[in-house]
This record gives sequence, structure tokens and C-alpha cells, in this order.
Amino acid sequence: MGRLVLLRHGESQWNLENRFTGWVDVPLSQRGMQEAKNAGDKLRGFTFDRAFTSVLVRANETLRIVLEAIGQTTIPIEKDKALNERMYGELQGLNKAETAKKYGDEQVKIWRRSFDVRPPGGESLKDTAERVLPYYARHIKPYVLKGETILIAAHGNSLRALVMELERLSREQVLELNIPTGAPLLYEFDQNGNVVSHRYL
Ligand SMILES: O=C(O)[C@@H](CO)OP(=O)(O)O
Repeated sequence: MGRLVLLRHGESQWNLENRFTGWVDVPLSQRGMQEAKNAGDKLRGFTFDRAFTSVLVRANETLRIVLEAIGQTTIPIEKDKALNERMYGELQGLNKAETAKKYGDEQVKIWRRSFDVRPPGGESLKDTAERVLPYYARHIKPYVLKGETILIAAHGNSLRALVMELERLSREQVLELNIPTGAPLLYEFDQNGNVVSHRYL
């Protein structure tokens, strides 16, 4: 039975400062490093065959800390920009609360959580899914079908795109989907690649 653990990176410096981040390559905060260590504690007992991550340092560092915590630093790791956070365009660097004051809470929620509305100059969740899902299908799913145990360390919105697919969520459901930092989410699959269970560890 294949197993897949999805892990959003620990708190980043800009999560802490409440700024739109997207493709800006900000590091983990002190707390984010601790969250990654805690995620490692929750993953003791898992033996991963391989791991996948984005090319952004907050996800790479989270993965490194987890693999160190569980003593599995020598597994194959594939890094790809297909797993990067959604590109946030002109919002990158702005404070989320100030942006909500300027444009209204409803507009900011649409930019942050809707399926197909693009933030100015950025990617919608749909755009993000159009790079995450083909990458998943080609590079990750074949290993899940072989019965491997896989870890993906990525980002709030690249993982929302994947969760939407794995759980077959509607556009309405994905509007309310938030993925917390540093919380490993386990999916188990049958031989046909259907999800049989999912839960936060
Ligand atoms: O700023 C970002 O890039 C993301 C993740 O932190 O934010 P949001 O919660 O709006 O998806």
C-alpha cells in the first residue's frame, strides 16, 4: 500500500510578519525550525523511500530538518519548481492585514483562496494546479502505485492544489481549505491508487 505524507514548511519569516510571500525565497523563522523538528518527531516510525520538494529554501530546510530528525538523510530527493508556492504577483511583500484594509476582506479572501481568480500579476490556484498536478502524475504517483512511502515538503497553495485533487474537493470546498505549517498529512492508497484514508499525524 502506497503512502504519501504532505508537509507544508514550518513558519517562515514572512508568515511571521504576515506578508504575502509566493516565490520570494524567505527563510524559516526560529519557530518554523522548531515546527519542522516537531514534524520529524511525528514521523518517527516512517521509512521514506524518497522525498520531493520545491526549489524554495523554506521547504528545503523543513525537509532537511525532518530527515535529520528521523535519521534518513540519504534517501533520494528531487527538487522542482513545479512544487513552488503559488506566485503572488504584485502582492508579494505586502502585509496581508494592510492589503485587506485597502481592498476589503472579501477581495483578499478571493485572491488568497479562490480556485480561479488571479491576484494581480500572479497565479490562481488553478494555474498552480496546472503545474503541480502534471508533475505529481509523472514524477510522484508512479512510486505511490509501486507501494512506496513518499514525503513531499512544499507550500500552502501547491499542497492545496494536490489535496483538492486527492480528496476530489469542489471549488467551494477549496475556498475553505487551509493547510497549517509543519503538520504532516498522511494519505494511504490501495493498489489502484485510490485514496483509502487521510489524516493529520
Ligand atoms: O504568502 C503566501 O505565499 C501564502 C502562504 O504563506 O499565503 P496564503 O495564506 O495567502 O496562501
